Amino acid sequence: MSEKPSVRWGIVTTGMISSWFVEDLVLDRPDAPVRHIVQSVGGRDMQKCEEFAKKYCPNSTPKLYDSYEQVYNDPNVDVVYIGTPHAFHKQNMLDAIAAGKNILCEKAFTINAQEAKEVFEAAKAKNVYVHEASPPRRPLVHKLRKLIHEDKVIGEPFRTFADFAINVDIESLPPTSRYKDLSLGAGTLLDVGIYSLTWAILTLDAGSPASSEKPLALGVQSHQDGIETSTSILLQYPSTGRQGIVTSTTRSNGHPNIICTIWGSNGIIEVEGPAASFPLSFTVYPKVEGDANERPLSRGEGQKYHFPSTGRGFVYEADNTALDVLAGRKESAIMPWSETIHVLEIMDSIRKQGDTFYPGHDETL
Ligand SMILES: NC(=O)C1=CN([C@@H]2O[C@H](COP(=O)(O)OP(=O)(O)OC[C@H]3O[C@@H](n4cnc5c(N)ncnc54)[C@H](OP(=O)(O)O)[C@@H]3O)[C@@H](O)[C@H]2O)C=CC1
Ligand SMILES: O=C1OC[C@@H](O)[C@H](O)[C@H]1O
Repeated sequence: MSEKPSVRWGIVTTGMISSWFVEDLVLDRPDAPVRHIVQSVGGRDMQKCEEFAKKYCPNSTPKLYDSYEQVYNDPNVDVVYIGTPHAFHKQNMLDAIAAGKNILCEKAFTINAQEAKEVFEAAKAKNVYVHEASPPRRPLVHKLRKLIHEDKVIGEPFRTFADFAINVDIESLPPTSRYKDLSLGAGTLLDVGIYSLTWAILTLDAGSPASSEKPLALGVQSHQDGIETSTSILLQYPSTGRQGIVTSTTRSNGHPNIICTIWGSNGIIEVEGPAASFPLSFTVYPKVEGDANERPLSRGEGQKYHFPSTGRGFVYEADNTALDVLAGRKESAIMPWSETIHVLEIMDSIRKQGDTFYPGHDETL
């Protein structure tokens, strides 16, 4: 039996998302297309790195560094995974690119589209791979999009509601929390609204991500102590008239199981899961005919499609990145550079309307 190709990861930060990502990376998956090796872990504090390695990759012995730069410069690292707060992504990526490293960077890729363009220009000049981790873009999404856009199982889709609402007690958090500190990129749109927006794009725009259409985007945002804590967006696609209602908040948890609902001329689809970042199934319901004034309307029998997650689902972006890098590709087909810019441009426009600015980043917005 031939040995699987392997990819060696350098993990930047010992924070929460890095721990989730690494736990998935080291899962024992006989069917995985590649062997993922946690080659090194870098953080600001060596003790945290030691604890991280012991807890999340107990069966391997990554090299531990008390700076991110040492990960970028480790000659045995093939891909750097970046899990810092949003405001640092641009500089972290520029540093990794300067060292010639391929990158998988957490969402939101950068604070604004201009920063993303600078990163992609640098990546192009150094001929390295860069991919924004966009967790919902997993096998469930590929099937959902086929059913909506190719098989037309709900007829002509005409609107999507998508919400990501989490309860964060911002007042009780320390001022250094990434949910509270503007200089770290705090705000719901970049953190969780990006998922709601992604669900709307995926379900309304058949051309996405290869040739996404720019929607009209109207937005309002509300703030608490200078931090944006609720965003509501209306989207309209000029070529089809399709509409999206896209919301996010840190003021309360949202629906316990419904991530988004897509209405079509011939039916409805509900995407289900505990969070917009964690879809697990969807159900296709036929259109219920009947008198508009007749209540209650019955739902009709739905057909459910299950997509049990492997780990927390980060294996998909890890595998895709590894396969892309091994094949010498510089962009991901699932999340091409143009799509990262497209999503950020919509968010830039909403933040301008909603008066959310990040000093040190948004001066040219
Ligand atoms: N894909 C997904 O499902 C999720 C993605 N995310 C994304 O991951 C990124 C990080 O989020 P999360 O892991 O929750 O954040 P955490 O606060 O848990 O971790 C961020 C890490 O960044 C490092 N860091 C460097 N400078 C600072 C600083 N000034 N203040 C705080 N931390 C700093 C720290 O690591 P160290 O001390 O080791 O240097 C810290 O642990 C964000 O982009 C977020 O949007 C978050 C949750 C889920
Ligand atoms: O990406 C995310 O998903 C889960 C949320 O709790 C978190 O704030 C966000 O960064």
